[in-house]
Order: sequence, then structure tokens, then C-alpha cells
Amino acid sequence: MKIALLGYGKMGKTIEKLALEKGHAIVYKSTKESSEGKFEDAEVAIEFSSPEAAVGNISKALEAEIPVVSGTTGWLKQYDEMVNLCEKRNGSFIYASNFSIGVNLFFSINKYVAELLAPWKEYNVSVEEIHHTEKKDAPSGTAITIAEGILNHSDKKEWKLDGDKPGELKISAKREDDVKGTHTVSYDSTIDTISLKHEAHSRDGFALGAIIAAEWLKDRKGVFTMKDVLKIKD
Ligand SMILES: NC(=O)C1=CN([C@@H]2O[C@H](COP(=O)(O)OP(=O)(O)OC[C@H]3O[C@@H](n4cnc5c(N)ncnc54)[C@H](O)[C@@H]3O)[C@@H](O)[C@H]2O)C=CC1
Ligand SMILES: O=C(O)C1=N[C@H](C(=O)O)C[C@H](O)C1
Repeated sequence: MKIALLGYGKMGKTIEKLALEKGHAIVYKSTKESSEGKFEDAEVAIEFSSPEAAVGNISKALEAEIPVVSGTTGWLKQYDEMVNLCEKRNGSFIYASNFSIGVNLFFSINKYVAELLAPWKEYNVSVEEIHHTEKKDAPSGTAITIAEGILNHSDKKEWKLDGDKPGELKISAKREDDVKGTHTVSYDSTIDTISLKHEAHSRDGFALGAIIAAEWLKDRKGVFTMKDVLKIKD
């Protein structure tokens, strides 16, 4: 598979390493400052850039009729715009806040536990995410997906960064040196705490999931999610 990497930072470089090991070719790569290779040679684009650059990068791929996998977080107010563009161009598009298989299983476990705990009002639920200090957005895209999974089964109305008012699901965001991504859901009562935790040990899981998504998307048309790719049913 011939891959274009839109964004060649920590994730772009990890994807390049694993894609080459799997026998794929990188035919184009771009950063904020420069690019190399021929974009039009790509069979699929994998986009991990920055919140400000994501919409431009995804549009560029869809306009060129190249299927695009996007993992950039922090731009989702314009998600519907990208879905509309994909439909207009009869293109192929997957966005996921987290491409790792473990986190996508965690999303389903999270929803199951939220439903199970819903009647037990003595437990107060909250979400915590910890990431490296270079991360631009807070809370993480993954924490937002987790919060949305809880809100469907909760009296709380909305998630809020550091929220502590009734009806707010609190998300705490911490930044520590080289943390790849740790997400914890806690159900606290005066008697005990129930915790669900996912801890990424490296970026390989995110990168591998994005490559699997690109392999799956390459010959399909439409807008998809990682649940489609991994055949996960909630
Ligand atoms: N969905 C997922 O599984 C994951 C998502 N992410 C997200 O991916 C994004 C990138 O993460 P990292 O690689 O760690 O960041 P990074 O800061 O190491 O790399 C970002 C890259 O994007 C490039 N870039 C910026 N503007 C660009 C433009 N207009 N065109 C092309 N390239 C441009 C930068 O030059 C740099 O090469 C972040 O939003 C992060 O939250 C990170 C890990 C996993
Ligand atoms: O910026 C990161 O590094 C990560 N970002 C994603 C997010 O915002 O959820 C996924 C992962 O946790 C790593």
C-alpha cells in the first residue's frame, strides 16, 4: 500500500516505522514547514498533525480522491463539514480519537460499566487523562469519547474540564514528561472506589491501529469509525 503521511511528528514517524515493517511504502510526507514525495501517488493518506492543520489536510486528501485516516484531535467542531465533503466527493474517511485496539475495547467496557453502575447513585463518576507536556489540546480526544460513553447512561448532562457543578461530568487533564496516554474512569463512593484504567506503554498501538484502519479503508467508500474496522458491537 502506498501511504501519504500528513504530519510527520511523533505519530507520523512511528507509523512510518511500522508501515515499512509491514511492507508498505511511504510515497509522501509533510510537516508544517515542508513536504517530500508525490502526494498524488498515494493510495491512502494517514493524517496526524495539529488541531489547526487537520481540516486542511483532510480536505486536501478528499479533494484528491485519496482515502484518509485521521487521528488528529482537537478539531471536531468541523467534523460534520468533513463528513459532508467526503459524501460530496464520494470519498473514504475514518476519524478516531484513539486508534489503539486496547482503547477501542476499553470504550466498550466503559459503556458497559456506565450502564451497570447507573442505578447506584452513591457512586460519583469522573474521568482523568494524563499525557506528555507537548500535547496541544485538553482534554484529550480519548477522554471526550470516554465521557460521551458515560453521559448516555448518566444523570449528568455534559462533560466539563475540571467541572464540579451538579450535572457536570468532571474530566481532569494532567501533563507529565513523557506519558504516552493514560485514561482512568473512577466511580467514587464514601465506601469504595471502582476504577477502569488504560495505559499506553508506547505509541505503537495508536500507529498500528491507524495502519490497520488504512488497509481496511483503502478499497471502501464512505465515512467509518474504528468500530466498523474492528467489528466491535456495543
Ligand atoms: N487518534 C490517535 O490514536 C492519536 C492521536 N494523536 C493526535 O495526533 C496529533 C499529532 O500527534 P503527534 O504526532 O504526537 O504530534 P507532533 O507535534 O509530534 O507532530 C505533529 C506534526 O504535524 C505537522 N504539521 C503541523 N501542521 C501541518 C500542516 N499544515 N501540514 C502537514 N503537517 C503539519 C508538524 O510539523 C509535525 O510534524 C495530535 O492531535 C494528537 O492528539 C496522537 C496519538 C494517537
Ligand atoms: O496527543 C497524544 O499523544 C494523544 N492523543 C490522543 C488523544 O487526544 O486522545 C490519543 C492518545 O491518548 C495520545
